[in-house]
Amino acid sequence: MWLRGYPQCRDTLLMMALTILMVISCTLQASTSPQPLNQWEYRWGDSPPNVDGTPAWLYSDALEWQSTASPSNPPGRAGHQHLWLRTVLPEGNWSDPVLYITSIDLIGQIYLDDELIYRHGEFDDQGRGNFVGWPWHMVDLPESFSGKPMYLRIFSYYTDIGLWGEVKVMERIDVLKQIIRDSAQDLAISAIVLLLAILATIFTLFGPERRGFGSIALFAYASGLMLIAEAPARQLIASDALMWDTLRAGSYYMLPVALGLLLSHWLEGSAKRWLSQIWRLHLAYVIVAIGLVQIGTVSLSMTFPIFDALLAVTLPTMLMLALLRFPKLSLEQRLLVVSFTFFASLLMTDMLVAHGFISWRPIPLSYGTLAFSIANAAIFLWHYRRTQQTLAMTNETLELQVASRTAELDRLVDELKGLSFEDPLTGLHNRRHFNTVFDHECHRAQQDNSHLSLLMLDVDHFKLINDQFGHDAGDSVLVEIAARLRQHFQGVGVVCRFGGEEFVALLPATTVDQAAEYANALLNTVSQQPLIYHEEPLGLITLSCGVAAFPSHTEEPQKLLRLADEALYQAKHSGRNRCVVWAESHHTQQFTLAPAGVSIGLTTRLNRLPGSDQ
Ligand SMILES: Nc1nc2c(ncn2[C@@H]2O[C@H](COP(=O)(O)OP(=O)(O)OP(=O)(O)O)[C@@H](O)[C@H]2O)c(=O)[nH]1
Repeated sequence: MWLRGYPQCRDTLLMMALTILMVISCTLQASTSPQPLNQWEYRWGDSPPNVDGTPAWLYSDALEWQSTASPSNPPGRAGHQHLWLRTVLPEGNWSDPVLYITSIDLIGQIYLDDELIYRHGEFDDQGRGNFVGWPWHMVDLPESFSGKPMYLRIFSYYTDIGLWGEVKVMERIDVLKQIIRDSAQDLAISAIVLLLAILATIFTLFGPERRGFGSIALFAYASGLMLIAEAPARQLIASDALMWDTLRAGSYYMLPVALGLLLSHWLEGSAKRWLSQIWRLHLAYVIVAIGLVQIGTVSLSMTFPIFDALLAVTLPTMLMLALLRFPKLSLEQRLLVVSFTFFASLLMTDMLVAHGFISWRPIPLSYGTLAFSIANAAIFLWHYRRTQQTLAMTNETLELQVASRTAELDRLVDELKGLSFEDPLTGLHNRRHFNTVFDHECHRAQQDNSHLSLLMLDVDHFKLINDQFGHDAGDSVLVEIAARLRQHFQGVGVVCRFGGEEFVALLPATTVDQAAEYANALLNTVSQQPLIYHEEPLGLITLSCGVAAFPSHTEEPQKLLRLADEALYQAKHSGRNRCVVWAESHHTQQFTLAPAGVSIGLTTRLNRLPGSDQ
């Protein structure tokens, strides 16, 4: 039951976390108690100048002045780009009083009595001027300002006109404190977010999930720079408000690009396609808007309402696309959507405040960017860790597979090696192996000056066995003879099948007499044990053997093969079934006694033998 309810429980927890985040951020952002100027009169249009150049409306008690509680966007604008505001400054015991204004839309002049005490932007002869940014304002107030009327002349082609945010008389030191307090949070958060951006950049450059980390980096850079560019303390760093607002616009406009990229990375199907279109649209807007501002075609201020109108459509669309897929998402994707919902709702509220749909209040956008950046970084690190673990496991499996394949290959190589040195019929070593061993033993005998004997054995009249009993019977004889040879010379020397019905036995540390003894014993055994093939006796099988030894017969052990062969020839020639030890006389006899064909055949065979000097 508990498990069945688990997904709902998880969703509830996520929603609770979202709510707590919002409550905490709103509490932390609570503004200081203001001393606002909230009794205003306004009048649309611009004042004509007096003869002395001062605006005529400074002294006007005309009925056109109407009351309002807020100096922002008074009713009845009807296309007006000029507005006059007036109020009476409050009484109080001030030590260093200033007038603090959050923002002026767009340019303005402030008069106290008939004296111009502050200007923001430049008015031309028609009372118009260019946008110069949205800084906060701290207007020095002269002594004995209390109770005096204050006038504001405003020009704005922007959607808003008048004073925006807070307008209050306060001590200069309190303004500075408020600036620092309001900025500290944004600057601290932007520092964290920019740090995340740097980390995400490193992952983008060097790790997998490049696109995901790249999108986080983009979002974090954009939101971090935006927070710095809109922190009130920016004016303490550099006074060029227009420069700050350009940076703010650029980074603000990049937010939906990064958001779209991030969400499209996680979401699938049509949602992904829509999100891709949205971020591309916003990217195009950033390029066009900032480009036109830079070449002076468009006022930066006018790019904000167009962007906000666009965002008012795309942001809820993105939110809707993400929320519609919510039930199908994995836990990490849900976390992303929840943090996005939190951030998007703050962003939308901020837009509503900026355009006067909701009365002015500070919106903790920085907490939204922080929550979203951290959630994303956590998700990607989590994902990254899992990918690394999977990779490590895959590597381990691959390594195991490679090791097992290598072992298998080694085994096959050994098998092949064995096969290439082994005679498949008898299982004895073959001639290739004999050549190696023979070279080695010759070298050793010469070096140690030790004995080395070579026996060359041949089955007598083997052709007859083949002819009489068949090839298979002949094979079985070879197998049987090989077994007896192996057994007979076990521990004494190496036995190899030299070819056909011929065998060799190489006996290290064996004198010629010992070798002859071994040979005779073998020949006796073989000749006394008749062989049977498929219960049929094969008759008497005998061997002939030639023996040669180092150093008894030659000082060059490599010649042993030739000498043993000559002795074997003698054994065959003198009646077979015997062992002949080489003697000098055999060499001459061989060529005297042998018929030409045999001699030529022997010579031809010996040409292939190691140690042959022919
Ligand atoms: N069954 C069988 N026969 C083989 C094999 N290798 C060689 N032979 C036969 O061995 C016979 C050798 O014949 P020869 O060289 O005339 O020698 P031989 O009949 O033993 O006569 P001598 O050596 O003079 O006693 C040939 O008929 C070959 O075909 C083998 O692996 N199996």
